[in-house]
Amino acid sequence: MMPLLFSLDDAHPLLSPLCRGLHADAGRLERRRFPDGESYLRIHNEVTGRPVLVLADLSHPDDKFLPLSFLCDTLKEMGASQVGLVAPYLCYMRQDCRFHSGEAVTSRTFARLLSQQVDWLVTVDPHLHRYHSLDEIYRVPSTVVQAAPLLADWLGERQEPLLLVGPDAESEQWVSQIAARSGHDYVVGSKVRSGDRQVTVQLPDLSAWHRHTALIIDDVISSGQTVLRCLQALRAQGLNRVDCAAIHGLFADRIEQQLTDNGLRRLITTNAITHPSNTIDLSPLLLAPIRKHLAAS
Ligand SMILES: O=P(O)(O)OC[C@H]1O[C@@H](O)[C@H](O)[C@@H]1O
Repeated sequence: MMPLLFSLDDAHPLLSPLCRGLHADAGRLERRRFPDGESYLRIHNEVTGRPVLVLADLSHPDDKFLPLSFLCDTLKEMGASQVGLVAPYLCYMRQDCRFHSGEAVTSRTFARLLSQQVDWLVTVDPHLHRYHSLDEIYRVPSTVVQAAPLLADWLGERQEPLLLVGPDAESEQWVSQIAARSGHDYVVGSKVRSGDRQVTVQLPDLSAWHRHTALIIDDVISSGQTVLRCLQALRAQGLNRVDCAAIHGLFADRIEQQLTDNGLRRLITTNAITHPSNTIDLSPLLLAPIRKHLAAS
């Protein structure tokens, strides 16, 4: 039976390519808010016995999680044969530890809550730092898609000598993969974060690459401070041609103009989260794992 694909965001750039690639019908969803702010949601499709996919942008998740839960729960109540979640950006992965007593380890709690709503999960480069696999916290089958090959192929089209720069030790997993596939050199800096927006980045001596264009690579741009400090550190060493590629662009603080003012030439993101910088389409990577889960459930 053809799958149905729902999204809480009709404008998500992955919606059409996934529908086309999976031969899925787009689900018809009616949504509004009651005057008191509660959600009204109505599904206008017959879902009994049908496999259903939900595409969810989980950036800024606190307002989105409840409607998503209502949708998934209703689909199951109405008899969908399976409800799979495609969340290109998986939120609540960065608080992966109780750094101070009493802190909520929100990655674990969120994983428990989401695991109750869906039968499987496909996501792209979740922030696996202290966790090695989503299976440590998620209780449903999941597939992690890596965007590195797409980023590396995109880099392969560029002629100029590039130095790939990971701002911190966590970024090495992405930058090293992209460097190996694209053949460019890479370095990794060291970052100290003393607050949500207080970040310092130190880079090794880059004099061997002073003629190169630097490309900062990171998994997620949230406040943008990591990229900003890395950009400033590069320019302080005389590397004046600096671009940045990130998998997930949250841009929580709308820092784009500040990055440009500090000399960033080009900003590139995948279409996991809608943003004018979206350059790399993730849909070719998502189709195979989605088909695999659809067939297995
Ligand atoms: O500095 P902002 O943009 O706030 O946060 C993003 C950074 O924080 C890390 O967890 C990410 O891997 C990335 O390096």
